[in-house]
Amino acid sequence: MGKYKGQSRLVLKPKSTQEVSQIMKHCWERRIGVVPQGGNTGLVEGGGVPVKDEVVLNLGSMNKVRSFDPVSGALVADAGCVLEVLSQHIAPHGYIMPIDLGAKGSCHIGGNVATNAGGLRLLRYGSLHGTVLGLEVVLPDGTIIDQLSTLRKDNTGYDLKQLFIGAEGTLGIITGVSILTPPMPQSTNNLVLALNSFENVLPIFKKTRARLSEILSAFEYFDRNAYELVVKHKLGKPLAEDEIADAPAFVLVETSGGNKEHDEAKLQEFLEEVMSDESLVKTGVLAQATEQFQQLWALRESIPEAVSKEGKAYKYDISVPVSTFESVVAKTRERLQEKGLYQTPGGVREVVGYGHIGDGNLHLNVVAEKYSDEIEAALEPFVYELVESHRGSISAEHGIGLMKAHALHYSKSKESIALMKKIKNVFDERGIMNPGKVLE
Ligand SMILES: O=C(O)CC[C@@H](O)C(=O)O
Ligand SMILES: [Zn+2]
Repeated sequence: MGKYKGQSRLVLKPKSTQEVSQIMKHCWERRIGVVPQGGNTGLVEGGGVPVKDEVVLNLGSMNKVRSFDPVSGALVADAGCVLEVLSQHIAPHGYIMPIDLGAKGSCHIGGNVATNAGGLRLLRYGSLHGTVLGLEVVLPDGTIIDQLSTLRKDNTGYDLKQLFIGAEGTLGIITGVSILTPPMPQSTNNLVLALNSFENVLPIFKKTRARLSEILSAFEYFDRNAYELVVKHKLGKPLAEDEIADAPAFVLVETSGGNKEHDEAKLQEFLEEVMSDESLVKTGVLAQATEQFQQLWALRESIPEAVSKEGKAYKYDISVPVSTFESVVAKTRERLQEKGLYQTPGGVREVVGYGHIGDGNLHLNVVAEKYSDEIEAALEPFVYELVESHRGSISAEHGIGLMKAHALHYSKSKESIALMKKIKNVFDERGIMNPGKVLE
């Protein structure tokens, strides 16, 4: 996003957990701040940026698969393994990673876990809080906590690993991950529906769940503006213009099942059913081959790239009731209009909404020519208050980082934040782990 410029004189690339431990011990004794980094693809604003000349600890050289059990699907890997490399490693055994996201080609599994990244498969396989079986972690004082269990069941008191999932490197450094991988589906299909109105998203979602429940693997949403940006920046092949006409909203449905013929027939039947109701759907495209499957996904997956090509983005990654998705986008646009900042010189170019509707996660992106205090003041705390009014979350899947630490209270109570600070203190009373992130 180009919002934060880090400063650090030293980047260390340890090759083993022992080396991480020695580095941490050294830094602990001298009270030197440390910022852990994975693949540097994080969307946690400023989460991996050293701001006070901290040492950068990059896990990229710890990239070995430690073990894989082809019966249980339990994978144990160094934190610096690239997500896609892990997928390739387990594919010949008939397994896939339970997490998938646009940055798969460079993000690290350790970073995924540290940020509790959500992504495109969460609807089907659940969050990392469920799929991570164990972790190996180095605490700020250099102590190694080996909890690299591959057990499905383990009720032996506090589940410590959960604290590190999504802690954004503020409690320690994840050096190893044990994760449960699901069997690879035999057949994967997708379709995109162009809807007549946003109000139709919910009935379609309901219908999708009812008709395709056992094979549904993703239900994604994007609005017209997001679609237009992808087409404008030539990142996706446009749908037939005459048919989609002025469709204001789109959904992408993906299925992953065990029987190709059965799944295709189910999807075809579903498409015919929703298309027969003209008040619901303008048009639908069912992917006929792998190339088209990828083209349809590109319409959704390329949105963040299209947004960054369009200008500087204010990104809000929020959880709100699905029924309010469109009104949140519309109210944000109205707010900018009122302030004379919408589509005016130097102002905001577009407000777009997209996201993982199946998980209740909306990505609200406000794209401007450049970052300005005026735009920021119009958006904050406005957006956060809007989220709070729906009892939503100001960070659904990206995290808090540096940028949203001050806004934590919109989603967490005073008492919860106080408890979080106590926990931080138990692990890191010297405050050397990723200082300033998550908690102010
Ligand atoms: O850049 C964003 O706001 C969202 C990125 C990512 O979480 C996505 O769902 O595409
Ligand atoms: Zn997302």
